[in-house]
Amino acid sequence: MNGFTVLDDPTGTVTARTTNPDGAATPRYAEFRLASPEVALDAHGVRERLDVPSWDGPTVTAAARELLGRAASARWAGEPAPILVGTIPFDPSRPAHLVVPAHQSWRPVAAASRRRTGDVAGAATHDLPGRDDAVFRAAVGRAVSRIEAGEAEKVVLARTLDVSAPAPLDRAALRAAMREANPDAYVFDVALPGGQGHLVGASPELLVSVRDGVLHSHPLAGSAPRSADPEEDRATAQRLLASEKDLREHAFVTDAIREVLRGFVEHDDDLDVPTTPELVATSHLWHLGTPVTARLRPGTSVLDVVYALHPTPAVCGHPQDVARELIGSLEPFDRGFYTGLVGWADQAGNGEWAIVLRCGVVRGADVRLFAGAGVVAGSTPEAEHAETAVKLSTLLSALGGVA
Ligand SMILES: C=C(O[C@@H]1C=C(C(=O)O)C=C[C@H]1O)C(=O)O
Repeated sequence: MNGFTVLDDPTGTVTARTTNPDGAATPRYAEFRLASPEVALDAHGVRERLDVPSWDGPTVTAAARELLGRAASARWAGEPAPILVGTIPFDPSRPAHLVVPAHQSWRPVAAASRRRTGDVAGAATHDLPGRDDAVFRAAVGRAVSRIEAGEAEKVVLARTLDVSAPAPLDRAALRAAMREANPDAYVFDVALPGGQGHLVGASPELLVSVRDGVLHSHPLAGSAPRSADPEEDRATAQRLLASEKDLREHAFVTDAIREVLRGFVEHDDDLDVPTTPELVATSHLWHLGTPVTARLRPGTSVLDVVYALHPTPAVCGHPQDVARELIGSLEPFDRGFYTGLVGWADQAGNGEWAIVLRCGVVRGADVRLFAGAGVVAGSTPEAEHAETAVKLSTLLSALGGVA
């Protein structure tokens, strides 16, 4: 972290710089970049904006279909089929920021950067970031008590870190640094409505992609820090794969996804949710991940599935209503778009939506970073604090390279 200042105790007093309840009604421009491991989408300008009286799945999906249909019939010969791009907040009942952009372009992600994630960037980061977050530790402690009292089984709690660079950040360099460290990530850089800055990050988690009726999802839950020592790194990974606590934490997510997706397939064998997770590596962490596939019932759009699944227990908890209430009362900030979604959808029902993780909101030289961790019976404030520190390091390392 060359020259970065960690700003003092941002908890408690600072709220929601990432969400402006009426901001979504007035975007004057759009700037949207999302690069999956294979393809990069750049979009800008606003041709149409999605606005609905109520942000529920059926209303949003119907409005999107109508909007894309209108945009498609108004397009000039030779123009690409219109798409909808944007971000959906953690709380899906709040306004999403979804537009049909004036311009869009796709390009393949360079093969050179398509190597699999292998490099470990986590080694030097275990003592980072500097700030000890006592509010977060206390929140984890309270969540564990509520779980032990039988009120909930899992709740994902998050914290923020505010840092300031000596000069405004070069976001193009930041995107390149994030891509370099995490070739398997969904790298995003999206202008937020109301001039609230840019949501920037490198997410390892695919909520859902749909192509020609075939759905993929890659939920992650259960984490351990990587190590620069290859032997220790492998041992950590094997411990994670055998950890009863992490497997339990993971199963809440796959159970919820299986339950929701059952409603979108014709036959049970159109849905495949493996019963044991695999190891997934990022630059800084090992995760437990499950590759889910489904053949959707004809006529299902990616947005139907997005609004039915989100937020999964990977970022919220179980049961969902109790977890949401606990998050609301224990987190001293507004998540806004963090743990929300970033993605695109087209008229044919295709699209791809990643979960907004390992990210921050950049405003000039200032960045508010976010990271969270799943709390279940057996969690400790110390371990969850350490896990969120490593998660924060994903973006901090990239920032350190460009500031
Ligand atoms: C909440 C975050 O990550 C989520 C929580 C995880 C966990 O608790 O093990 C793992 C991956 C993500 O689903 C985050 O990165 O901020």
